[in-house]
Amino acid sequence: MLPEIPAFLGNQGSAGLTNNVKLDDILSLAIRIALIGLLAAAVRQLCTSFESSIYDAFFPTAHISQTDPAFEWIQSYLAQSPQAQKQIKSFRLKTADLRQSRRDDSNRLKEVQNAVKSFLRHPESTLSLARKNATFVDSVIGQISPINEQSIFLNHKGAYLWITRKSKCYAKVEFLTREEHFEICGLSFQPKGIKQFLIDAHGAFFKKSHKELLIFNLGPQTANWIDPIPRPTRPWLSVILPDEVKEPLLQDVKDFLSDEETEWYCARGIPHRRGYLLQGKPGSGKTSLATAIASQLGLDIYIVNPAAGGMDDNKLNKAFRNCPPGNMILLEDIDCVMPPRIRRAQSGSENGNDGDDDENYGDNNATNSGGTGMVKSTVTLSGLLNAIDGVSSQEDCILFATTNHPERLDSALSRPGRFDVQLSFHDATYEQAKLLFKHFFPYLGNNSNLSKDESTLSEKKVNCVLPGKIESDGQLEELAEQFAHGVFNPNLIIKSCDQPDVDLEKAYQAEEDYKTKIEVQISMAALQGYLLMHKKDPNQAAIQASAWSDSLRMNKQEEEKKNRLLKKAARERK
Ligand SMILES: Nc1ncnc2c1ncn2[C@@H]1O[C@H](COP(=O)(O)OP(=O)(O)OP(=O)(O)O)[C@@H](O)[C@H]1O
Repeated sequence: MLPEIPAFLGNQGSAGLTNNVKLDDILSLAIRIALIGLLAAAVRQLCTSFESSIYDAFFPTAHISQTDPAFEWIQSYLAQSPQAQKQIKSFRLKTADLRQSRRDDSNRLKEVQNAVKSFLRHPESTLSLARKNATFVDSVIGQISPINEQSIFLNHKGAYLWITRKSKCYAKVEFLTREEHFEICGLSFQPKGIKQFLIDAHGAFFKKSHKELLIFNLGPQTANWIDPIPRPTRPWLSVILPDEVKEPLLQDVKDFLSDEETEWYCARGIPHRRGYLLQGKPGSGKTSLATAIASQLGLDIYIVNPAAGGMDDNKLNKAFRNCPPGNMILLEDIDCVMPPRIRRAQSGSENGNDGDDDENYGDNNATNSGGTGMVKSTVTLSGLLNAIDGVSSQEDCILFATTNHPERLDSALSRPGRFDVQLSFHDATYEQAKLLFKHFFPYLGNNSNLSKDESTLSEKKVNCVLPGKIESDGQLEELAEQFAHGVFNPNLIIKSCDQPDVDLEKAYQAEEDYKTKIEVQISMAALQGYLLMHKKDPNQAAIQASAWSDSLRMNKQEEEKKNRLLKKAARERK
């Protein structure tokens, strides 16, 4: 016998059945809808990928992000390309070289204007100095590049390319970021044309004549190497230092960068790095020597300023890592990265707090962020050491660092493998003063010491400022002696064309004394400044040297006296 259906179910039995039927219908309908949806999505996906593979097959495309160095090459290529410039109606202007655009030297501007015009007409020719990446807009010098979403059509060596600058927004942590990129689309089955375009854009960006030196700086946000600034090379002979300092240094750099040396390091598994530390008085030629070495060996200079606003350990590391091999990294004023504890201890500060955390001194330290709205540098000593010789840091580059305060440097920097070569620079010597004078006023009858380029340069210089003033080697020697004596011994007057005879015996004795014991401290930069004031008149430069040196000495004495009084007053107040 079947059990009885409970009463409370009895009435609902048929209704429950109907509900179940309805539920089944709904379920099957939902499944069918879902299946149709999936099918539609799959078909759509198939169509999209079919479309994109057809598109890719006929129009290969490259995307170059703003954060990649290639973005700069393309921008600069478009600024130089007459084809592109014709198509750009609305544009972005980047005045890359404001220094030039502020010049109100109309002749020079005309020269630049003609050079750019002729370059646009004959792109195969090299552009004159410093205008390589520029487009000329009347008296403003800068780069003209397309705005967003504008397509530029180029026929590059037979390949048809569309280059479009685009931008997209995306969320990054708590704020929205806009990132730009170039889209380069070609009309062909292979991306060969696009690759060739990129190779040529790269070549044009780094192209320089043998008289140019390219100086790269870091982009503040991305820490990419941007905006190479072409500068005239620094002639080797224009840096006046003892030959026993200059020549071995040049040879050392040359040897280090040679293929044999690179292979030697590689074969032994030793990182191929070499650091040079140039230390000493301001204006003594540290930067000039580094520039002259780069000029002599055709290296580009990559300038790193660890104290710049926005700089941190990661960016510093990236900058070092991304420096192309075979070039020079120049770290100016390396002492500003030293922790405050060391700096205070070295400068004898009485309030030094030895409890400072050396790793977190960036906030107290960085100086260059004012006004830029960027956060201060947070580069630490360990970050710097890591960038110099960490596992991932650069190889095959030479590192030059300069400092006016070697005493502030941490001893970790002198560890072998970091700065293997250290050179000290001093104030000008008697011999250097003479040589600088001769460099300023060369006697052109005998320029056997000058290389061809340098002699042409000196010839031009002299012809425009000094027509026929120096008449013989003897006269030059005499004036140079008089100048050096004037600088280092204002009371001694030797025989010169404009001076009456003096007691020569006394003069020669004093000369010997002064060659060995020079008390005046004058930098080469100061001597250069003085000679520039008399660049048209070597006689006056020689004659007035002693008065000038005297006034320098008196000013210095005054200053020292003032400082002593101030210190005394401060002590008395305490
Ligand atoms: N030994 C030198 N020979 C020729 N010129 C020099 C020499 N030293 C300095 N000068 C001139 O003085 C100026 C400053 O030189 P430079 O910048 O090389 O000095 P520095 O030692 O790097 O100074 P700082 O430490 O202040 O950066 C330059 O214009 C340079 O031409």
